[in-house]
Amino acid sequence: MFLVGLTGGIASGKSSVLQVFQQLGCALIDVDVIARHVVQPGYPAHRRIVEAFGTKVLLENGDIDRKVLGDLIFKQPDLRQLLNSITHPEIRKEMMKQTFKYFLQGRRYVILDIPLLFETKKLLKYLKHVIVVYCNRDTQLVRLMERNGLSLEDAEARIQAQLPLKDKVRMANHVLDNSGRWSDTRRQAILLHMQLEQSLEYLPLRLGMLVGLAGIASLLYLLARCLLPSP
Ligand SMILES: CC(C)(COP(=O)(O)OP(=O)(O)OC[C@H]1O[C@@H](n2cnc3c(N)ncnc32)[C@H](O)[C@@H]1O)[C@@H](O)C(=O)NCCC(=O)NCCS
Ligand SMILES: Nc1ncnc2c1ncn2[C@@H]1O[C@H](COP(=O)(O)OP(=O)(O)OP(=O)(O)O)[C@@H](O)[C@H]1O
Repeated sequence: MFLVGLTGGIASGKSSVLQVFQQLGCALIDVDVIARHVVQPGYPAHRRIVEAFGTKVLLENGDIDRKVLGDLIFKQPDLRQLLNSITHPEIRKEMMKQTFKYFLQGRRYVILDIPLLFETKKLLKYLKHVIVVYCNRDTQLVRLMERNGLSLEDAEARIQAQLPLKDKVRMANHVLDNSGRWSDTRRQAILLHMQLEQSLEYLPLRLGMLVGLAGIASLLYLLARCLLPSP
């Protein structure tokens, strides 16, 4: 199995592209979904967020008020850093669990949607390919304001909280340009899937595992022959 990172900028179209890969039957890990999961009441990250930010970031039912927390962290880099230090280790643990599950299922490749892949850099070394979903800045701004109902100032603060999308494009192996019509982006994603499907990069790990298992089985056989009395 090999791992493919999917990243981009806020509202550049990562989730929309991920849906295409899902329809094509790919194995997927969505870090935004995991990030929502690990901050639910009862989870360690939830307790630590309340300790760090106070009860003002809670809704009446005890859930995290994402609007309030977002307004805080997207405007204040030190608070963003604090939130990241609480949530990112929990997110990585869950990502590893899900990746292992797909490995056991014998998947050829897994796509991990990691919005802050280049900002944190921690997972880059495990990825064979990195896809960046790009769209030009004006389009990104309009889509973000429309989707989240944000003012121009708030939308710009969210974009500023990440590395410039143009820099991410330079670090990518594959770029999907989502500045135009959705049908164009969809076509690009399907072509890329075909390319990844045909890749034989999953073979070294699978062969390594087979050789390892054969080695363990031979050892056990030899041990059994030495330890058990012969008939
Ligand atoms: C700040 C929170 C509460 C805002 O929630 P909200 O529902 O408004 O946004 P959502 O979670 O859907 O994220 C939307 C996008 O915001 C961007 N984003 C989220 N967190 C961050 C961050 N810490 N720094 C920069 N960009 C971020 C990403 O592009 C993400 O795809 C939430 O994003 C959060 O808990 N963030 C910390 C966890 C994290 O780092 N998530 C990003 C994945 S690594
Ligand atoms: N080609 C397109 N044409 C028009 N609208 C689009 C296109 N691609 C995405 N959108 C819209 O833009 C918005 C952002 O897309 P999407 O949610 O996929 O981005 P994202 O990168 O996953 O965002 P986030 O970083 O916040 O998780 C959504 O409302 C989506 O419907």
